[in-house]
Amino acid sequence: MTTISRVVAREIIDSRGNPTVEVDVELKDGSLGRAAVPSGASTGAREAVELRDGDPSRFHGKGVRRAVDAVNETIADAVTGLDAEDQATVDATMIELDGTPTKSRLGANALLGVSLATAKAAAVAHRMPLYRYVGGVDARLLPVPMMNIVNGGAHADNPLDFQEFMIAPIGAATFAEAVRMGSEVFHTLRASLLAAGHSVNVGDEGGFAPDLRTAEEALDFVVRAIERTGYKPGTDITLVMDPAASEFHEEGEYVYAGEGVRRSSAEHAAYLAELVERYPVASIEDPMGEDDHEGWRDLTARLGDRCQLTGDDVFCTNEALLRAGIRDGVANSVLVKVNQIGTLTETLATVSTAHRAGYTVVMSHRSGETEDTTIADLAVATGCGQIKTGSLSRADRTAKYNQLVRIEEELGTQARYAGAAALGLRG
Ligand SMILES: C=C(OP(=O)(O)O)C(=O)O
Ligand SMILES: [Mg+2]
Repeated sequence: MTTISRVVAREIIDSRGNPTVEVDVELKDGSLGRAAVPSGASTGAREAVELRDGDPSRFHGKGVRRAVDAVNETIADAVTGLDAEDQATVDATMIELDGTPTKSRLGANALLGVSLATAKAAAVAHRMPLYRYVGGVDARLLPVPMMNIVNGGAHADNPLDFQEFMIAPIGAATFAEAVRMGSEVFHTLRASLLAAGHSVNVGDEGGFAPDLRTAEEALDFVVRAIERTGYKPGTDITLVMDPAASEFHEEGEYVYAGEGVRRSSAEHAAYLAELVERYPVASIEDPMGEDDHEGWRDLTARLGDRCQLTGDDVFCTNEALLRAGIRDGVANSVLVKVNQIGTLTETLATVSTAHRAGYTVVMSHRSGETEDTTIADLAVATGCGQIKTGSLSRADRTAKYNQLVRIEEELGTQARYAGAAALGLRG
């Protein structure tokens, strides 16, 4: 019944207007699974390869016809006839067919589309929501949303060196309440920025991209917006940052171009520690560059008991890289982006490895997204308790929040909101 009978890929458009892959997987019983593939801008060097048609140095705006062809002409034949319920075999078949360590022949974008669409088709065949099919009977934990309300770095054209300033409503009673709290703060922040003469244009992930120069200026605006909305910073709503430090880690130094200063690895770490002292920052993602292992280890030893330190570029959702990090005392949390690794099976393996080691897990979007909401379901399926999926102002981001609102409603009295404990904080 759950035998794969048809696989079709097409080129669609993502939230930045760039081409991306969408895949339909159809089963013998007529069940249809459809998945669209996201795309990053501040990508980790060790991510699985996103296949683009043209010159890779100019890849945004380039087509994904080669990846679409890889699905339609190569992968489709290999997975047709397999059982969609046997996700591990479907994914292993594609990995073997590709035959490279980074999925560079067929493209991680090709593999991921098929992998996720397969799981979605199997869920439809079982008349189950995706979170239940993947997560089983215990899939009922709604994640704390990390909402990106100020954009900088590679996601905006303003001088802010850090890429993301987020709010996480840890004190909400439900996910729906968390979304409402976040949107209230978002609107207060908009009014405060306007009143201060700033632009309220938004960046790639829908957060405001004002002409601010330092992290302190951004954090001050966010803290004041939380207070003015009537919430307590640190208790009701905590702060989260993604400096995306690999982007400005150059030849051993952290080059803050917007602020106009350079910091050594130790100075950069001391600066982050100072921000954690001065502001209610409960989590920092990519505080250090992906190649600054010593810096990562030192910062984890220094701040790891007080602050969630989440590895994005440094782990690339790759189980082997994560294992090495766990061994070396790098980070205490991992960001999970399905397209960094390219299959659902490998994504779930990374989540399990993290959980077994006591690392927290944050399910994440990419800066280039579509209306696909798979990661919302995966956040519940894995019980990871945290999701970062942008601001409250773009349909590609709100689609995920709205899907989680629906899941919470569907779960009814079974639903639990992850709250402060998800970030390793006491509630
Ligand atoms: C979501 C992020 O951005 P991108 O998708 O550009 O890597 C990130 O760095 O966490
Ligand atoms: Mg990141």
